[in-house]
Amino acid sequence: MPTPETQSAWNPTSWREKIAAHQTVYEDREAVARAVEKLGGFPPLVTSGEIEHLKANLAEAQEGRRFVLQGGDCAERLDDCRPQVIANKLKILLQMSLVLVHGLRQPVVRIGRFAGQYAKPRSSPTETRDGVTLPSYFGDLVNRWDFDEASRRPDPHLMVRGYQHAAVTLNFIRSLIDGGFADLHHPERWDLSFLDHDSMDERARARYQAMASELSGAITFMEALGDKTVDDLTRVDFFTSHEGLNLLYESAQTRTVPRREGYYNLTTHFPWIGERTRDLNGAHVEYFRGIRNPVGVKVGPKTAPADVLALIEALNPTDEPGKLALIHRMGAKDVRTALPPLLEAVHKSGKRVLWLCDPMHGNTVGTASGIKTRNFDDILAEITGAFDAHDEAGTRLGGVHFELTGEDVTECVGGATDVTEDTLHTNYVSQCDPRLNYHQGLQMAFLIAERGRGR
Ligand SMILES: O=C[C@H](O)[C@H](O)COP(=O)(O)O
Ligand SMILES: C=C(OP(=O)(O)O)C(=O)O
Ligand SMILES: [Mn+2]
Repeated sequence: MPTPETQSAWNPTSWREKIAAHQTVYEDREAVARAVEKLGGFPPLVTSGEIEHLKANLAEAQEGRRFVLQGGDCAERLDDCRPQVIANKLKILLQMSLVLVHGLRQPVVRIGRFAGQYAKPRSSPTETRDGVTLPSYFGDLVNRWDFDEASRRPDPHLMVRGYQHAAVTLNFIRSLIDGGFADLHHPERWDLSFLDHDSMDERARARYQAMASELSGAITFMEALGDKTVDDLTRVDFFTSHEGLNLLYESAQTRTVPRREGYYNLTTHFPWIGERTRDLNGAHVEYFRGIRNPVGVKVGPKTAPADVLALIEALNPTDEPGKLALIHRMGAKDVRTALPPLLEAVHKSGKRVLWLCDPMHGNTVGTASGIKTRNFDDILAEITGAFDAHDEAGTRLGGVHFELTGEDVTECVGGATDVTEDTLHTNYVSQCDPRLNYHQGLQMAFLIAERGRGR
């Protein structure tokens, strides 16, 4: 656990004194210094006011008065900084959130995994194809996907390009939201064609259709009454998040702001620490403990209760509401055994945390032909297991965290549109982990809404 002396020595670059896992080794140190200087000089992507607003929303989610939906690509691509791709991603998240609003009867906090989700920790530092070994792909913030030496060489200028693309992405999201993106409020205009798929069970189809038309009717009714609740429930506050992996990038935009205390990471509202970099004595925890943003930490099935308590102490020593989210990602197989001890320990400690479930990262499997995929049923089973574990522990599942896209990709198997191992190759686009496609995302929202109803 950090000692009081190390606690007081924090500054935006004090992480440099610690061991930083999964950091890029660049050849050209001067180019790194130039990139970091450039990043530090840019205007921020988000404001401290928005960050505090999110923190207040997360505090309400912690108390059971909101539900969090966080989602987006595993690895966002610079090439996907295109209007249709961004609009589709926003659309699926907003549609899912409305299904959840309706099913759970509470406001949903929407957080995109985008406008900066460009850096990836990898299991192996290298990749070998046809006897050629090159550095792995570490996300567009670090190197490029193409399998040749020049593309895979880490390029510090990609940090600057990442930031610029994040700015363009966010700018477009802000204008879509300001402009109303009105169709979202009208489920009768959504693409619910997955309901007509042969594999869809007749009774489920009827339930979802009923839910969608109820939702549509409720919104129309409230709109007609000029009811303010409709604004509250459907008003689109939108927040961004990414894994705060590349500490050069994160700390370059970490600043004080006028009339507020402390430092803010102004590249995103809600950065999180990954499962691979949450070492208590490592550079990531050191960096994260000093910023005022709400922060997340992923916790996997091997996490000991004592580690979680120490992370809480390090990252939120004052027990500030809305400050810390623990994002459990246990896997469907382990969630019912690995999660309860953590829930019990934290519950007993009386500390405030927001519990989120990432049902993706514990459920990645390789097919016989070596493709990474995830099964829709495993993803759902992890969420159901998490709801049950929280109910039993007397804690609250405050939200969910997905890797998803608004495109019709074939990366995860299962769901009503029935992607199978044999059809995975049809439109497998992800450069890292497999994402739910549009239909799988929407169907998942209906299922969560049903499970969470009447909690
Ligand atoms: O997104 C999470 C990790 O970066 C990803 O699961 C690692 O994938 P890999 O095992 O293919 O490196
Ligand atoms: C790297 C990720 O997850 P985790 O840290 O949980 O493995 C991720 O969210 O893409
Ligand atoms: Mn991932």
